[in-house]
Amino acid sequence: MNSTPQETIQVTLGERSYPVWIGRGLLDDHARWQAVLRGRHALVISNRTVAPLYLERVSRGLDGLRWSSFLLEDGEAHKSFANVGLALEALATLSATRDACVIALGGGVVGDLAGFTAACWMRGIDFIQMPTTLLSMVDSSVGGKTGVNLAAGKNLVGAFHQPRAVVADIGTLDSLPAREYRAGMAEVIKGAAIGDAGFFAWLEQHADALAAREETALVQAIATKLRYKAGVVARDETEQGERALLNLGHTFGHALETAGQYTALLHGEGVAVGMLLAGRLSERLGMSTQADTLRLERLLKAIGLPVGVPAGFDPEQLLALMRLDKKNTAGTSRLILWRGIGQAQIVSGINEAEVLAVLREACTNA
Ligand SMILES: NC(=O)c1ccc[n+]([C@@H]2O[C@H](COP(=O)([O-])OP(=O)(O)OC[C@H]3O[C@@H](n4cnc5c(N)ncnc54)[C@H](O)[C@@H]3O)[C@@H](O)[C@H]2O)c1
Ligand SMILES: O=C(O)C(=O)C[C@@H](O)[C@H](O)[C@H](O)COP(=O)(O)O
Ligand SMILES: [Zn+2]
Repeated sequence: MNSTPQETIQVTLGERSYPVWIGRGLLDDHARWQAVLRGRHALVISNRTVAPLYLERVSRGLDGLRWSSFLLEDGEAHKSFANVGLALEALATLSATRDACVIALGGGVVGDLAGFTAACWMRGIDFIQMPTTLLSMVDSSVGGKTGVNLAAGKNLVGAFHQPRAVVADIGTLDSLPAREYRAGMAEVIKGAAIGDAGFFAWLEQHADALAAREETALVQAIATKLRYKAGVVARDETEQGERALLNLGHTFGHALETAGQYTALLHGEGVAVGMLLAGRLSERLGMSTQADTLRLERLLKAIGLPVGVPAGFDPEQLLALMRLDKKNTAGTSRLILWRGIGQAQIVSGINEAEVLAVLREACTNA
């Protein structure tokens, strides 16, 4: 009989180093994650979809603590400043002291907001990530980027605040809708597309197994992506340089998500389409070949991800949203492009007309 594979990945950041545990049943492995809790208070932040499924299992590990839960409505639109205020009020109601812990139980929306709440309370308390989507397991729970959206754009407010541990119970993926699972695969493919051509080829070979959620392949994909991300984060925690590469597809993708009012495209879907647009722009600028873009498109399609901008998007509006990207400075716009599979690159000072041309073509073909 095949046993479920387990993996531990260490994020190495000096005294802020932490483990990422990946395996089935980890929510119930209380002894493992209780060891991280230092104080007597805990606030579990989750949402109205995830809490009924998994909160009770987590709460059994909180016996003896003063704890409560704060539940968001479901959806990206609720990753808001207003909800951070309410979560902080929940900590106040709990009389949470500086050694309190926030537990983020859910996908990336919950994790980003909960992490930012933890960063704000008393100028920073512990938090544990318990990701329950594929996307949050392979990306958002690791690396310490926390924050919320404004009407003007995605993730415009936030802080770098690392979790104390990441508990990725892959059993929670059993209840994850297929579309959300596919969206998570976009961030796996992104890691390979940025910096690991061998992993990209492995993903091509295992696309069917991954689309079918075959567990051994899945754990290998999660762990490989996370090892890559952990390495980048360890070298450049606050995105002074190399870490910006992890934004491949995101300048286009965030603009698509925002313009679509967070309903047209999921984050991972925006990243999938955004990576292809970045590939096309790279081609236009003579940096890469069409063969590479087509290889990326084939892999995204094999997983069932969208590869085109949906109908109804306005290229000029997308360009305006892209100008507010956090990678830009007063004088320079920066985008992540590539020289081919596994060779992403930070590129500054791109002529806007070239970006607009790519957007116009994509919106015309919608
Ligand atoms: N901080 C980072 O480094 C980072 C990285 C990538 C993405 N993000 C952010 O993460 C967010 C996207 O995360 P996401 O894709 O997890 O979206 P999400 O948090 O909205 O979750 C997706 C959907 O799945 C539901 N869900 C979650 N777990 C479930 C489960 N086990 N069973 C059934 N349903 C479940 C949620 O309720 C939601 O409806 C975006 O806000 C994005 O900006 C952050
Ligand atoms: O960890 C990072 O660094 C990333 O860029 C990961 C991205 O997948 C993620 O979507 C992140 O939230 C984007 O951050 P932002 O700085 O572009 O808001
Ligand atoms: Zn992302």
